[in-house]
Amino acid sequence: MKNIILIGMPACGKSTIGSLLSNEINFEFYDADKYLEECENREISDIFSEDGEDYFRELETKYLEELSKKDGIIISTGGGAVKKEKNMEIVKKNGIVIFLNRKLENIAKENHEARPLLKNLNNLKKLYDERIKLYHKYSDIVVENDDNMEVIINRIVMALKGKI
Ligand SMILES: Nc1ncnc2c1ncn2[C@@H]1O[C@H](COP(=O)(O)OP(=O)(O)OP(=O)(O)O)[C@@H](O)[C@H]1O
Ligand SMILES: O=C(O)C1=C[C@@H](O)[C@@H](O)[C@H](O)C1
Ligand SMILES: [Mg+2]
Repeated sequence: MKNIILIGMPACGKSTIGSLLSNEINFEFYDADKYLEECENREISDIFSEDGEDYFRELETKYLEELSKKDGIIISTGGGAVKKEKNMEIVKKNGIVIFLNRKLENIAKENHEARPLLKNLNNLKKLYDERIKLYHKYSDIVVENDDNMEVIINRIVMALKGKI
């Protein structure tokens, strides 16, 4: 069984959709950000402020590698996982990558208190411009997240038919 990897901007819906998809197709769900926080027993925002982004990125790669040893799971990645080619090589070895594309105006409406890189909302557009090419480059499937959750899960299930 292959893994299903969700990539996309912060607040594009990876964790929410990953969890709902897990109920639908009976694949175990791992949120890579939560997994990292549990393994390190620290919050990502503390890791960023105390040790910096580079150190966080090292941990992110370490735990993506660990999770990718499993199979038949859904992984929602951190929004910046596409920044390192190595992360994508790791997850793509036994995974199908789905880019959840959500409009910036909808992303901007969410509460971003727990997202260190979005403390300043001006950063959102900048992050999007930096990353949009990467999300497309590494995705096997693009799913527009522009409807209610039931519709989105159905879109994903249809897109995955015959691929896992
Ligand atoms: N199609 C949608 N309709 C309504 N709300 C949505 C939709 N997609 C996402 N959301 C909401 O957006 C918020 C952010 O979603 P979520 O936390 O799943 O994003 P994420 O991609 O995991 O973010 P992060 O990269 O920060 O972990 C949640 O409150 C979620 O319910
Ligand atoms: O967009 C990003 O670079 C990040 C997104 C979050 O999911 C976390 O992985 C972390 O806050 C970094
Ligand atoms: Mg999330």
